[in-house]
Amino acid sequence: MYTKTSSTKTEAITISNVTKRYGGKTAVENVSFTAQPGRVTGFLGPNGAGKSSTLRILLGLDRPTSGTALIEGKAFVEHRQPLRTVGAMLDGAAAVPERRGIDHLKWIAESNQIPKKRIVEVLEMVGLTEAAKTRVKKYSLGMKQRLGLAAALLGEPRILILDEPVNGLDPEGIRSVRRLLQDYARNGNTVLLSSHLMDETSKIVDDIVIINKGKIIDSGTLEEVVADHESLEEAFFVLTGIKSGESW
Ligand SMILES: Nc1ncnc2c1ncn2[C@@H]1O[C@H](COP(=O)(O)OP(=O)(O)OP(=O)(O)O)[C@@H](O)[C@H]1O
Repeated sequence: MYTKTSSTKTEAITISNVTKRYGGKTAVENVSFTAQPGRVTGFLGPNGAGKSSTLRILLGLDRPTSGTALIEGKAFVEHRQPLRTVGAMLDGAAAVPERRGIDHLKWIAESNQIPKKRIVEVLEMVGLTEAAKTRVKKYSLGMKQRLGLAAALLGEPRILILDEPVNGLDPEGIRSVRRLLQDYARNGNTVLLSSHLMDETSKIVDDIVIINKGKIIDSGTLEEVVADHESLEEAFFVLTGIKSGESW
């Protein structure tokens, strides 16, 4: 079963009973889910639902109040070559504005013993070859997202963790990212992405975990979650009790 966390085999990503409190505020409560190789998993919920908090814990940037978040059975910090195992893009993880896109990638590649030829490959993969020498401050939001994705792909990681990767992308950009992420997963890798954009994300993902107000409210394959609804967005509104048109 998709949400089962007691499985004996090592999952790519296993979040077990994670709770995170900031002072008196509970950001996530008893969150458990897994993400599997060969599949794109969407971690979906409205703004403030607890997506970033969960991903930050998974990437060792924050400590859970309780519970565990493991990558191939180990905490992120326990991996010897984390960039080769996990590529990550967190929302707002911006490059230095004065730097050229290509120099941002060179800096990451050099500090992680990644060969230079990989920079050319990832620029091509995200469609930034022509804009590689442009300074990041001149990039649109969509181009910054592509640069973040290129950085995440540098180490040819088995696992990609992306916070809001389709934010700021136009329909063509979303389509290319969809192809890229689906191909990446089809090659046996694991892709976990968060988003608050239900319809855009439903075109990319195989599996879905929905979080609302810090709690998982549904999970399964896209077909299972959408079953009996017109769309993922509609399923989400029904599950959360939020009315369509109500502000998130
Ligand atoms: N460092 C922090 N200190 C206090 N509260 C925090 C902190 N980080 C997050 N929170 C709170 O925890 C809750 C979950 O936030 P989180 O950023 O994880 O949600 P999210 O689903 O990623 O939303 P968004 O898409 O808006 O980033 C929110 O109510 C937020 O205000």
